Amino acid sequence: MAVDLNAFDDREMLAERLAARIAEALESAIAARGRAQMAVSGGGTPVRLFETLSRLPLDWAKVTITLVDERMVPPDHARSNEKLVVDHLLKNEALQARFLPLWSDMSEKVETVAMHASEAIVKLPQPFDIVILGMGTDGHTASFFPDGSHLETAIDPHCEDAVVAMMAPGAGEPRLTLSLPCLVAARLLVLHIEGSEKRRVLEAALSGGADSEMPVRAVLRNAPAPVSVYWAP
Ligand SMILES: O=C1O[C@H](COP(=O)(O)O)[C@@H](O)[C@H](O)[C@H]1O
Repeated sequence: MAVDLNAFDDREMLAERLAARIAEALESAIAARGRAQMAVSGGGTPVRLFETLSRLPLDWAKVTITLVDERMVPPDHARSNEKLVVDHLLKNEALQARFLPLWSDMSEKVETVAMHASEAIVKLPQPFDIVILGMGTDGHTASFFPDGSHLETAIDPHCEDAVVAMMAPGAGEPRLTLSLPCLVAARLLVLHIEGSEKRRVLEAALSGGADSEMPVRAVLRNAPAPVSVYWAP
């Protein structure tokens, strides 16, 4: 397990540099294939990055954005990752981007919603041009949670479903998560983390151990190239 560590003095600088790298990757994808696909994380960390990225001039109408994971809550709920993207990324220059949600109100059963989301995700050109992951202090990434109900399936490198349902003690609501093969196939795979505690968690993950204990290891182990880590204190 190796990573390509990009460390910054502060979070503002990180947001500027990572947004510029993402913009460059989106532009290359559009130039090469006419469009670009990006999957982003939720939680609190991406807010500054999204705000910065939303102001960059790009051909956003050719960009499709989806989520690496979602909580089973409607899009107006404070914990919705979709709401985070709508409030902080799909505005300014990026207003024209297309957004593909994972959550839908077609069922209250998370497994049924996951199956529906999977069908939509596989219709996108694969692999994703860009995947931006976050990480929790329990070593989860996307919604690969320790003790997750379908963790083994979601982190199986041969998982055939693009989206998997997940319930876990530390997750709050039931979750929807992109599966490992979808994430690690990305042309640009970034792990965006902030703060000294998350840096220690990353070091612990890199020092070896079971994927089930710190599921971020499944990504670090199975990515075909060292994952680009963006970190600031
Ligand atoms: O629940 C989640 O947590 C992780 C980390 O979130 P943060 O608030 O510590 O930045 C996030 O990457 C994931 O997308 C989200 O659903």
